[in-house]
Amino acid sequence: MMRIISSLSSESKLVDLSALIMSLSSSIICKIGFGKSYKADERSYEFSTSRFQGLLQETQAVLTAFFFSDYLPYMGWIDKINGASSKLERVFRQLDEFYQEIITTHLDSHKQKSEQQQDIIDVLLQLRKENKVPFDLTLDHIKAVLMNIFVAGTDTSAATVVWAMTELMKNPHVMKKVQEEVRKLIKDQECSATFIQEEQLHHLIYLKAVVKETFRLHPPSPLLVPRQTMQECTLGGYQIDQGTLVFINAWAIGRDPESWDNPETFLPERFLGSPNPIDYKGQDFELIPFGAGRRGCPGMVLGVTTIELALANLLCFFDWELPASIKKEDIDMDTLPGITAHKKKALCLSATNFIGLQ
Ligand code: HEM
Repeated sequence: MMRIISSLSSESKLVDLSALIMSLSSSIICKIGFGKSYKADERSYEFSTSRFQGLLQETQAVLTAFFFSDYLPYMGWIDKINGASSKLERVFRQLDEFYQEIITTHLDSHKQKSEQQQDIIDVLLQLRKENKVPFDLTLDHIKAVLMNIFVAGTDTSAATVVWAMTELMKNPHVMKKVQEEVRKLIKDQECSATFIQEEQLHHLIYLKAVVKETFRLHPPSPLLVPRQTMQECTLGGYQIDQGTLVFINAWAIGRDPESWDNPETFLPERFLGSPNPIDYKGQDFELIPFGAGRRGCPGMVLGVTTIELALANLLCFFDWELPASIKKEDIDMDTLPGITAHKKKALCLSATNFIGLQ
């Protein structure tokens, strides 16, 4: 990714950060999930994940589509007539074939892999073989785990990096401060032109505050994942029946003036200074981009590390500018409808090499 940006920068071409970051994120998930590394094509700067990305888009579309049977079960027959059910079944079949192919390839491969080389499918197949779980772990279970990881893990991180860069372009004083921090890290460690590594991220206190503030204003899953009540309860004076579908509005919680001063302002400093600043780990209910409790996000550490690493390196190695025709006040902040809140218009910026890449 960094080299592609560098070569676009030397040709004075705009960088489509939305596309580039999405490709990076799906490449990371593919590598972790089924051990495939996709190299970016330097010309088109697209990763060859097209089948995976196409399937993912279709899956997201059916997941967020309206089904009568979900809300008005007695009208579920309409889903059959308007084609919604058959589309759902087609996407399900395609995904099933996709996962089956990858699992079969893993089963057929007799290559010995070290622990470091193992991907998630290797680990799950090993658990299945050694009967290490207290139930019968079937291939369908493994496919369901893969499904969760791919749908939940791919574009949440990408959307956050794009929103963070968008807010930084709108708030140049924050951009300046965070760039000073990451560049000081490289300077202090006398390792210019090598990328910032995971082990160095704990030094980047202000960058971490920028990421938190981005989660507050732009939680990638604004309504988390729907829950169903297991028993009747009363909440805020309302009686809620057992089996009611509940949506939690993390987006509104992050902008609640009762919890946040100047809630609409992008102000990473709000997370600095106090001995116990609010965190997103599921203990402070004012900030819950990863949900909370038993069904909270298990990919939080991977997601945050991906975001921080991508941002730290983008900000360290390049200076960023808006295209000449756009002022910072005019940056489009609209969100695409869908399960993940992506920026509607792609973020296209011009990059200048600040430090040459080796
Ligand atoms: C910025 C990155 C991410 C955000 C903001 C995010 C957010 C969320 C949220 C809000 C939920 C629902 C939690 C709830 O309702 O309480 C969730 C669930 C989940 N996430 Fe993430 N996620 C991210 C990255 C990832 C990654 C990288 C993975 C895996 C590779 C992942 C895997 C999952 C899975 C498997 C679930 C379902 C858990 C369950 O149902 O028990 N997520 N995520």
